[in-house]
Amino acid sequence: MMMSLRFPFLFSQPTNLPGSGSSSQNNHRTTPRPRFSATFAAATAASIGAAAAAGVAVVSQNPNHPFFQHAANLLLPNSSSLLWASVSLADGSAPVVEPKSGVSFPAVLGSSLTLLGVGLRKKSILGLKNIDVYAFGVYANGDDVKKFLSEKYGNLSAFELKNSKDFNNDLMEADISMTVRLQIVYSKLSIKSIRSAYEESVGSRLQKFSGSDNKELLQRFTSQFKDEYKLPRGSLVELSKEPGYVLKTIIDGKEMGSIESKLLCRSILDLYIGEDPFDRRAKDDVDLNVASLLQQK
Ligand SMILES: CCCCCCCCCCCC(=O)O
Repeated sequence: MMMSLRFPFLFSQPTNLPGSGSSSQNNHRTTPRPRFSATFAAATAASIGAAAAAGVAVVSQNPNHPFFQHAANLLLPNSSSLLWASVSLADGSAPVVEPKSGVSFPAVLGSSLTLLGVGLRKKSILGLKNIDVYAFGVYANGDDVKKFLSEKYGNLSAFELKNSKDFNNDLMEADISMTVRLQIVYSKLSIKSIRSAYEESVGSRLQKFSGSDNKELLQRFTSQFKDEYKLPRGSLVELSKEPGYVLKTIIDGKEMGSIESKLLCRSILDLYIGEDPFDRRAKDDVDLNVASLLQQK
């Protein structure tokens, strides 16, 4: 069954937009985005949940619209506890721009992966300055999300899901096809630095989930980033979790290798949508959009 691409997804907006948000990349949209108040954001998030549950598209972003007020009062009596800062509607088929880098992500990858959140990977250099390394988009197969999570979570509201400890873990542990697409932003990135950064980031997750360093598995993963490849600004890396917990690495459309490991898949996803993610907004958007998917009947 194909999912409707017209369903409105939610993407966080920056509280402080950078200058133009543009980049030299092709294929991106830099539509100026409004800034929203926390109350509006809460109301918007609540209304999306209600709208999704009712199977209707949200067409207004007016915070004074009675629908928002009503939905907010009904669903979020204590809206200050809502963690999602601010959201806007994304048309189900339009690309979404990561606001700080200006990098654009297609709403759908291949024929079945839906964009659920975008973010930015930063890294501090010698504790002195932060560089923007790459922008990323997190995609999942909507049918898989429903197949694996509907029974347990289908009847919960978005707000209840956000507060459920199991939900995020189950999302990462189930055999759901997911892809993290990275687009390089930093122009002086070497393959060697990618390898050593993944040794640190993926290495810490392998340790966290298995209690051992899994050196051999880590090395199998990082060795796919071979010295001869170049990753100039604009390069695309896809880390794709395929059925049966197979992690496929693709650089600029070329497959580098596949590794079957539930632990590795879990560790990679944890970087982007786990407890301590690279970009909290991206993770929150993914949770929110998965919740919306689950509320679609
Ligand atoms: C001055 C060199 C800076 C190098 C930063 C490399 C960061 C690469 C990050 C790739 C892996 C990861 O996201 O953990």
